[in-house]
Formats: sequence, structure tokens, C-alpha cells
Amino acid sequence: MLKPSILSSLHSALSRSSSHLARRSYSSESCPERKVAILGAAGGIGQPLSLLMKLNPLVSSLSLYDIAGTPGVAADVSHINTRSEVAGYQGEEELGKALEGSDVIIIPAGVPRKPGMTRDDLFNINAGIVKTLCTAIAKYCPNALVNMISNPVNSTVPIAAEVFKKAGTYDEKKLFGVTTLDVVRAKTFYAGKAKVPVADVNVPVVGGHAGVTILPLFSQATPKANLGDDEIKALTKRTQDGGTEVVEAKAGKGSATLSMAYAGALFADACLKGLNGVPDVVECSFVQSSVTELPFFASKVRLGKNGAEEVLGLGPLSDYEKQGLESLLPELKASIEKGIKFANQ
Ligand SMILES: NC(=O)C1=CN([C@@H]2O[C@H](COP(=O)(O)OP(=O)(O)OC[C@H]3O[C@@H](n4cnc5c(N)ncnc54)[C@H](O)[C@@H]3O)[C@@H](O)[C@H]2O)C=CC1
Ligand SMILES: O=C([O-])CC(=O)C(=O)O
Repeated sequence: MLKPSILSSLHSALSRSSSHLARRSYSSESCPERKVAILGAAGGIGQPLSLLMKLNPLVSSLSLYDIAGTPGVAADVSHINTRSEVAGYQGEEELGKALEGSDVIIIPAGVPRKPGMTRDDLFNINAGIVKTLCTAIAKYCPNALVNMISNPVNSTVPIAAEVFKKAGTYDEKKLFGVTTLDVVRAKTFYAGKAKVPVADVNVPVVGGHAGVTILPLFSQATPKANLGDDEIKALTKRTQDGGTEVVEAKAGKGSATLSMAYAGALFADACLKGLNGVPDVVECSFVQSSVTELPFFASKVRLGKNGAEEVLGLGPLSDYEKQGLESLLPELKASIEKGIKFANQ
């Protein structure tokens, strides 16, 4: 059983925003009603993510959708004595109800990798799932912020954008590929190597979300540490291969679910804070971008009342990072184009 102290620190990690608002005299205006929908809520990521979003005091309504299994997850999570009302929806005929009125939609629906697979090997199944879900989003909640977790993120985000464009609902400020797990990993691995407290660490991660397209910028990591070139290379490689490390350790039983649920909950919390007008909310995300010549790219994004208010530039890069940036562009370009082509077939 979790000790009360562990539970309370978990709770407070997710509720920093509300305590922050509370200090500034919490009015109903600063903590509005917010509906969050999770699509794929009964899955490996979906279940712990549902739990973490139930702990988030910024959520007033939690909508759990999957093709199967959601009544059980919803009944279970709904007994937790926190703010949000929970409803479970199962099967495509209930998708509209699950989505209606949502402020933030989180999508961890789709198949995960097995050892030996790349994220792109998931394209054939997940592209169709994402297309169907985004078609429904365009119809039932076109103004919601969409947090795309389903892989390959480098292609599923462009697919979503094309679906929304066709429906006439596309707003580039509202579509996010969730790359937070890359940041979470980079922070953890850097703290271990640099021997600094992990809670103080910041590391931007840019590019995309697959192999070499994941580019952690350790030259900008804080607190500063005197790491050698070989150490930076090893940290970069470990961050790029973080997903594969988990896939191999799980040996056929899927990919990262618990760390991903944590990362997804952090990013959704940042989106909610932005919507609620909390200033200076900045997270890395894979978004429509003019930072490079590619139409989508992950970098730091300022979140606000309309979603991505500002896509921030890369800042100064080391020579090693400049090289990494050059070499990731062709793969990322191909993945983006594959998604666009699929959506327009
Ligand atoms: N962006 C990131 O950093 C990460 C992304 N992922 C990706 O997240 C996805 C989900 O991973 P897991 O939760 O481990 O897989 P899982 O197989 O455990 O769960 C997926 C869930 O999606 C549901 N689903 C399938 N088709 C659906 C549809 N049409 N509508 C709604 N739900 C549907 C399934 O019923 C299942 O409950 C995978 O594509 C995986 O690669 C995983 C880890 C990190
Ligand atoms: O590696 C995978 O397939 C899942 C994923 O995206 C990650 O853990 O970063």
C-alpha cells in the first residue's frame, strides 16, 4: 500500500497549479469547469492516466472512452474522492457523448510496440484509429486541445492536422504531439549522470518522437554540470532509445505505460493551466512549427488560453546538437509526409 506521505506528494505534484492559484485567492473564475476525455482509457497507458487525471483538481469532468473495458475502469476510478465526475463510454456509438464539451482530449489509443519493431511499424494500425478518432473530434468538440500520444507521433500528428483541415476545424494552436516522456527521461538520466537533484533539472528535447528524431539539448540543461563529450553522447543515445529500453525489458508485453501515464498527465496539466490563464507555462511538444523547414517539429511551446500561444526557437546548440539536428530532418520529414499522404488517400 502507498504510504500517505507518498500519496500526498503524488497528489501535490499534480496539484501544484491549484495550490498556486489558491495562493492567489482561488475564485471560481480561476478554476473553471474543465472536461478531459481520454480515448483508449482502458489500455496500458489509459488506466494509470485515468487515475492521474482523476487526482488532478483542475479537472471537473473525466470522460473515459475505449472500444472495450471502460465501464470497469470508470467505476473503479470514480470511487476516488477527488473533484471530477467520471463517466465511462464504450464503443463507437458512444464516442460522440464521450467527446462533447471536452476542453482537452488525450489520445493513447492504439497498439504498442513489441521487441524488434520501430514506432513506424505501428503506422498501419494506428493511423486508421487516429483518423477515426480525429474525425469524431472535428464533429463533436472541434475547439478542444488534442494531446496525441498514439505512435508513431511523427505521423499521427500530421494525420490529425489533415483530418481537421478537411473538416474545416484545424487550429494549429490546439494540436500537440506528446513528447513529454522524452523530457522526463532526459531529466532523469541527466540528474543521475550529473549527480544533481532530479527535481531541479530542466532539459529541452526537440525534433520528433522516434529514435534519432529525439534530440535532447543537454548543452542547455540546468543545473549546469561539467559532463564530457562521451557522457553527453551516451545520455543522448539513452534518451533516444528510452522507449526501446522499456519495450525490451517488457519482452513482448508492450511499451512504456506507467512513465507515459505520468508524462501524459504532466502535459495535460500544463494544457489545463494554460487554458486557465496561469502565466509562463512552457513545455516541449511536437506542433506545427516554423522553427525548421519542416511543417511539424517539437520544441518549447508557451501554453495559454488558446493552446499553443507561442512556439519558441531552439536557442544556442552545441556542434554535436547541430549535427544531430541535420541528421534527424530527413527521417522526420518522411514520417510527416507519410502521415499527410495517408490522411488524404
Ligand atoms: N507518445 C509517447 O511518448 C508514447 C506513446 N505510446 C503509444 O501509445 C499507444 C498506446 O499504448 P498502450 O496503452 O501501451 O497500448 P494498449 O494496447 O495497452 O492500449 C491501447 C488501448 O487503445 C484501445 N483502442 C484501440 N482502438 C481504439 C479505438 N479505435 N478507439 C479507442 N480506443 C482504442 C485499446 O482497446 C486499448 O485499450 C501506442 O501506440 C504506443 O506506441 C506509448 C508510450 C509512449
Ligand atoms: O517506445 C515505444 O514504442 C513507446 C514510446 O513511444 C516511448 O516509450 O517513448
